[in-house]
Order: sequence, then structure tokens, then C-alpha cells
Amino acid sequence: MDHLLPNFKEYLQQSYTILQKMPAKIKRSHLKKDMLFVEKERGYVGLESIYVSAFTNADVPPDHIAWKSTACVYINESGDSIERPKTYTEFLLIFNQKQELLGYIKTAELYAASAHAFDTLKAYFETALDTTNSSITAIDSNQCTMIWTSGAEQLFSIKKEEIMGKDMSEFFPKAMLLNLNTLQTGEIVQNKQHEPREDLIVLINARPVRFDGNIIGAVVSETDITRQVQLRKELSSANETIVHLERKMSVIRPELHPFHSIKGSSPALKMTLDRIKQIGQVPARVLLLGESGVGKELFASAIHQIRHRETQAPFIAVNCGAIPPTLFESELFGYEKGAFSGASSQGKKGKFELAKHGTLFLDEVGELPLDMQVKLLRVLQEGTYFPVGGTKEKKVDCQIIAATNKDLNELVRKGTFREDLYFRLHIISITIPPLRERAEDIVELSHHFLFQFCHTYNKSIDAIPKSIMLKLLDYSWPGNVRELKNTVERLVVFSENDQLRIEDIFFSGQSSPDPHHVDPEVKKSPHPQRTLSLKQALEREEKRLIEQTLQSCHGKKDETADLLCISRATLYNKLNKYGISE
Ligand SMILES: Nc1ncnc2c1ncn2[C@@H]1O[C@H](COP(=O)(O)OP(=O)(O)OP(=O)(O)O)[C@@H](O)[C@H]1O
Repeated sequence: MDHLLPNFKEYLQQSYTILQKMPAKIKRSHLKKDMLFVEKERGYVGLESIYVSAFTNADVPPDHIAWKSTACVYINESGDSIERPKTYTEFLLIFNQKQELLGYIKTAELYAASAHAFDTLKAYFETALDTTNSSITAIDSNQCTMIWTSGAEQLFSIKKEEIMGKDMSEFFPKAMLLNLNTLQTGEIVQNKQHEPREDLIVLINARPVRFDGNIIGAVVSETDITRQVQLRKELSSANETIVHLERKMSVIRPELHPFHSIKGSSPALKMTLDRIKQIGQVPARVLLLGESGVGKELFASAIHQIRHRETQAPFIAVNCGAIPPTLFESELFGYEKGAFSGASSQGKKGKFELAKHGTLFLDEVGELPLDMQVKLLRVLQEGTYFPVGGTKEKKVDCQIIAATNKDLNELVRKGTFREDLYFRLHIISITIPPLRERAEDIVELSHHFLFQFCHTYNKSIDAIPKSIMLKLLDYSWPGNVRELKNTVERLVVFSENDQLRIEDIFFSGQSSPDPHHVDPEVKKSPHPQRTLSLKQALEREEKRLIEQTLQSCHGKKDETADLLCISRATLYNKLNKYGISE
């Protein structure tokens, strides 16, 4: 404000010097508390102004004073209190916050100065509005247009002179007028993405104009971000190409990127990666230990990539806990044609065969039932096996990396894991540290997943708000990186207007903060994540919303599209897609 009113401020400052000429008695002694009229919040920063009428030979009638006083004191030139004289000049006295008199202003001069200050401010205000490319519009309490910038003229192709002073709802459907809603509800809108036309995407901010405790209008600014959205799409497709090329590259030259998918730079992770690099140099059998979700499969794949840098050798992962006992042998060793009823007539290669010249990754090895442990042990000892129904012995020609989140020592002690198999697998072991022991990685990992899921769900979220990041950093992550990944995915899916929302964070062991976010059918399922994908859940919600809105609009498509802030064409597409009858 100070900067916008340079002349007025200067004027006020000049007025202080006049103080010397004031009658001495006007200072403090005449200004009893009940006579003072303190004008606060008039915009004189740091000053309180006190009005008093003082006698001189003057010409300003009392009715025309700038600010009405509740009490006046009339004094003569000597500063003595007198009855109201016929003519007098009015002054506004200026005090600082310590109630020390600083100066005075003749109210007549103040008029001119205020008008000048107002014009100055108006000139700045109008220039500022015309300088921005955004559209800025405002309505008063009667919905009449008060502000319509050149940005608005361009965006909506309506000239200022056509719309100024007119009811804005004559020009736009009411449902599309965000300022009307803000005028009525006082709602503040921040960075909301909106698509008023098929070819136009804008970012909207809206605020009510408050004065004397009432809402007297609303201001809306709209920035055309169509180009940015287009660029983001182009960037996203460029990223896709990069990811694709990276993948190709890692096949052709795996040694260039063995760790590219392992994110994080904590000392604990670096130490683990250093050990992985060492192990990658030798073909020894490896046992990866660590809690569930720490990334054991990623590390196994990195070891494989280092070891097979020159070739495109296969990396075959087997989840030992998920193979039904009856299929264990046929899955691992394969079978010959006609080996058993129901078997493919062609026969089938087992995982050992598929991993030939590469790596067989035995995940969850601690879950293997004892009888299968015996079969696995025999293969590891002898280095050969027979496919089911086959008579020709096959040689194990792959490297083995096993992993478990169980304490194998403890299982051996309990007798549920064979000691001899344990020693066969446990040549070299590495323990991947849990995420809580490398909290430094949370920031990098969460941004990595944010980027990944924005790409998957076509969202444009640049950052994780500080409040959310603090929550992520504060949590102990029993489900490790997998849980963090799921948490970020959830935040991205339920983000609104490309903003992550703190209320969408919920950690394992907590129930969802908002029951609407979890589909009841998903809740019923013992494996919720497998029953309904997030995409399906979102589509279901979209369908429900369209049906509901259509019903409340008595089937009127125009109104429905307006209420949902989508075009009629988009609405028809969606009605078609979801088979909603019209
Ligand atoms: N450092 C990391 N950088 C990027 N992604 C990671 C990292 N660590 C783990 N992940 C991701 O977290 C998820 C879980 O990892 P992974 O399946 O390798 O864990 P795990 O230790 O094998 O778990 P389990 O013991 O339950 O099989 C995967 O989606 C993986 O890509």
C-alpha cells in the first residue's frame, strides 16, 4: 500500500513539519479521552488519526469534514477551548501509536490529497490488471460485472464495453460461473483445473471480496494452461520413449544400468549396493535376506544384470510360496508330453530350463514345504534333474539367487527348514536394510513413485507438499518400500486438481480415513487389491456420479454437463461408455 500511495505518504510526512506552528495548548492538554475520535485502519500504516476541529479564519463547513467526529473541540488561536464559532477550519491531527502528536492536516487539503491518492491507486490497479495475461473478472453483490480485463476479453471473446455493469449470468450458464458460487458461499478456490471448452483448459482461482464483514463481490482469475497441458503430454510421451529406450539399453548393455531402478542414496543403501557389486563379480550362490517389501527382487535382478552384462541371459523369478505342492516339480523341472492327464501335449519347460544360462530367482524360499525342500536340495546337490515323465536327465545350467523375509535360522531350529538346504543356499548372504533404517531414502523414493504414478494415471503433480512429506518421514514403514509405493499410488489416484491431499494418507493397520474412498466390494474381499483395480474403482465412481447428476437434472443433458463441468460431447461419450440409458 505504502508503495502505491507515494504522493499521499509524502503529503502526510510534510504535514508533520507543520506541527511546530500549532498552538502550544492544543498538544495533549485539550485532547481528553472522550473527545477523541480515533480513526483506525484507514490505511495510514502505523498511525492513528484523531480528529479535532480547531478555530482559525476558515471556510470549511463542519458537515463536509472528511471523517465525522463523535466529539469535537473548538479552540481559539491561543489553544483555549471555546464555544462553536461561526467559521473555523478543520484539522485532522496525526498521532503515533504512543499517542504523541506528530502533526496535522487541513481537512480541505486532505480531500484533494485523498482524491489524488485514489486516482494514483486506480492507475496502478488498472495497469496491473492489464499487464497480466490471465483473465481477471469480478462481480458485485448483484452479479454485475465490475472488472473485465483484456485477458478476459481474449479468453472469452467478449468486449469489456459489452459486459461491464451487466449481469454476468446473461453471458454464461450459471453453473459455469464460479464467481457466483464464491459470492454466495464465500468459498475460496485455489488452482482448480477446469475445461470450459474442448480446446481450452484453464487454472482457476476465486475469492470473495469482503468489506465491513460482508461479502460484497467475488473475483476470479483464469489462466489459460492449454499449452502447458499439451507440453506436459508431449513431455510425458518423451519420458515414455526414454523409459522404453532405457529398457532396451539395459538389455543391450545391462552393465550400464544394473542399478538404475534401485532408488535411494542413504549410506545404508550405498553399502548394500557396494556389496551387490562385489557379489556381481563372482558366480556364487546368493541368499538375500530382508523384511517383506525391501526390494529383494530388484537387488537379485541387479546381481543378475552385473553378471550377465554381455548377454541377454534370462532372469526367471519363482515365488516358492505361491506354487501348489502338486505342481512344484512340473513348474520347476517341466514335463514331457503326455506326462500326466491334463498336461499339455507339447510338454512344458520348467523354470530351471527357462533360466538356462541366466538366473533362477527363488523368492520366498522359506515358504517351501519340507517335501519340496528335499526335491530342491537334491537338484542343488547333484546339479541335475529329470523333467516329470522324462527319462533324460537335464543339467542345472543357471545361477541361483534365493530370497526370504523369514529368519531361516529360526526355521531350522524349529525344524521347518532343512539345515542342509540352508547351507546349500547360504553361501553368500546379504541383508537388505528395512526402510526405517534408511529414512533418507523416503524423499527420493516417494518422488520417484510420484513421477511413476502421475505417468500411469495421467496426472500432473509436481511436488509432495511439506505436510505430507513430514508424515511420510515420520512413519516407520513396516511394509517397507512396497508400502510406501502403495501409499504414493493412493495419494496420486485420489488427488484433486493435481494436488495431493493429506487426508488420503493412511498407513497399514489404520482404517481408511474416508470410507467413500474404499469400494465396499473391495472391502469385503480377502484380497482387496486383486478384486478391483484402481482404474475400475475410479470408473465405477464416475459412472455413479453421472447417473446421479442425470437423475437430479431430470435427464437434461445440458444441465448435467454444466453441473459436471464437462462438455456435452464428453457427456455423450461417457453415457455411451458406461451404457447409461438416456
Ligand atoms: N530401492 C528401490 N527403488 C525403487 N523401487 C523399489 C526399491 N525397493 C523396492 N522397490 C519397489 O518396491 C516393491 C517391493 O519390492 P520387492 O518385491 O523387490 O520386495 P521384496 O523384498 O522382494 O518383498 P517380498 O519379501 O514381499 O517378496 C517393488 O514394486 C519394487 O519395485
